Amino acid sequence: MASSTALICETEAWKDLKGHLEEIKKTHLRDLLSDANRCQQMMVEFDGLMLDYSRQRATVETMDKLLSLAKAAQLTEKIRRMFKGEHINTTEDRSVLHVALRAPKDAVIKSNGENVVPQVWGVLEQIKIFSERIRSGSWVGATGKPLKDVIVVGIGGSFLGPLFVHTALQTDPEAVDCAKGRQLRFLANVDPVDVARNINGLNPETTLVVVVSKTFTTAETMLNARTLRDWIIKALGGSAVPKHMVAVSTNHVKVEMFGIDPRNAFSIWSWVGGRYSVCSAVGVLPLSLQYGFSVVEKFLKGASSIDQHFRSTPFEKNIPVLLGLLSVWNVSFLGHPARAILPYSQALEKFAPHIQQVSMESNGKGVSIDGLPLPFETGEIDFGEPGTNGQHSFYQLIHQGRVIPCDFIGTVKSQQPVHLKREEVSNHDELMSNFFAQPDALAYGKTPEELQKENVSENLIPHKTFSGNRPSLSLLLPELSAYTVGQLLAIYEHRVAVQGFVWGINSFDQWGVELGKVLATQVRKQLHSSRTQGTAPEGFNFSTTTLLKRYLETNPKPEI
Ligand SMILES: O=P(O)(O)OC[C@H]1O[C@H](O)[C@H](O)[C@@H](O)[C@@H]1O
Repeated sequence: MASSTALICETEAWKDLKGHLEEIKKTHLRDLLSDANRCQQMMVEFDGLMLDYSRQRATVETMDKLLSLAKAAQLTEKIRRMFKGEHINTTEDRSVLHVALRAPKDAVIKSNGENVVPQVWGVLEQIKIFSERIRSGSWVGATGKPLKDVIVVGIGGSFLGPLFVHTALQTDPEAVDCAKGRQLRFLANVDPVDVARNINGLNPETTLVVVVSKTFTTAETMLNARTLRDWIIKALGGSAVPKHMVAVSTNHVKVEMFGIDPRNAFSIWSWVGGRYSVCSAVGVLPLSLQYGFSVVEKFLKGASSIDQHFRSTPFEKNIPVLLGLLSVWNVSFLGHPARAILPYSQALEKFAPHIQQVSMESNGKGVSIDGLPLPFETGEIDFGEPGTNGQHSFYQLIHQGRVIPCDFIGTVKSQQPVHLKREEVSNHDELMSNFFAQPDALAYGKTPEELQKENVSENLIPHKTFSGNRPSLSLLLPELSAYTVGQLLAIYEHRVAVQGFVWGINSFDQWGVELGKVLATQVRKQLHSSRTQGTAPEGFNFSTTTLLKRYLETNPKPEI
């Protein structure tokens, strides 16, 4: 329902920035970077992290105007309302309290008048006890063997975050030590290929299946869960299911109906959005099974540290706020629709896919929180790959084609230092040389005059010219550990929220994913009736009917 609340683009602060844009367009990063005073003001340190945003196409004046925009958007008030548990997800009438998932035990965070922190810690305790039983071998499977392998079945927010954190910890020396002899796999896609890959080489006797679904209704997850249940029953009999399957969900009734012992159901709550759920049992249970609860606790502490910083630091030094405002600047004023997330860390290879969901499912909206059509676009296209791999793939476009603001993420120390004596630099130094060089290559570019001085032939000068003036920011972490992974996660979660708060949208619903699900249900019904009754596809347009006919004609009825 529309209300009379003004859209952010109607405020003086927004209009002022539009005017200021003309000034910024006249500048080049080459010149902006020569002002050490400006650059110094664009560096922020907190709890071991260092953010350098001096390569953004912004001046100190731009930052002042963005802070005025934050004021016009009532950002302080919106952040306060989130932490207070108010129902800021208005279309679903819910609080948004992922910050409660990593709050200290004595914190008080209320949803609907009730302090949720004791519930959170109750489930954390349950996970601690359960994961220790599994890891120590005191909990055994149906044939008396310890369960050393875990398959997590889940999709979207019940998959991407835990996979990102698992991938980041897999090579962390402390975590590696704790994971000896154990395997953690993720089954997300309903594609039978993903099922086959997941069970390949695993023995049901030593496997625990964790079904993760907030709703316990997601079609892909439930089908994959049934498939793995059959896999267990076929090998070990029906009575093995409660010993080999547990669940994470809000819906304990459905969990029990599925055949999972309700005592082995780990709760999440309606106030945790799927894509913000990695700090709930969704991530904490699988990660504790693999690495032990004490490692995962450090991850939660890292996230909590950023929550405190986000909640209490003045905006001019507040990392998620600055990042969010700069993203609004890049998208809505400079007109850059994409953002590249480029970790110079192979262990962060699943970070961009996770942030893709956090950001694109949150901020890809067409109306304001009050239901008014937006005359500007929100959200951005997030993508990324670890450096240096990406350099040999899509960086060409970023250097000489489209302008795509880049996030460079690096670590001072490597998880796995490799240094062969005969090499001049270690692998990590080599990696980080690129982390330091790329932002300057993007910012400065290379002029025709410089090329002439290098005696480049005239015909190649246009091809070898780099316009430069391409924005990026650098985030330097001391190391990649459970703690800093938690920090990184929370920084991006809050950055996305800041963007949504400023744009005036609801970043916490996802109605856009529903229509496709409804249409798939119609197709599913049609496939079923065609298979069982031989009916021809009907009720679809010419295109879909033709494709369905081809599929049915050439894909024989599967053996059940
Ligand atoms: O956890 P589940 O209820 O199974 O939901 C899994 C996912 O599916 C939905 O379609 C949403 O787009 C995601 O936000 C959600 O994380």
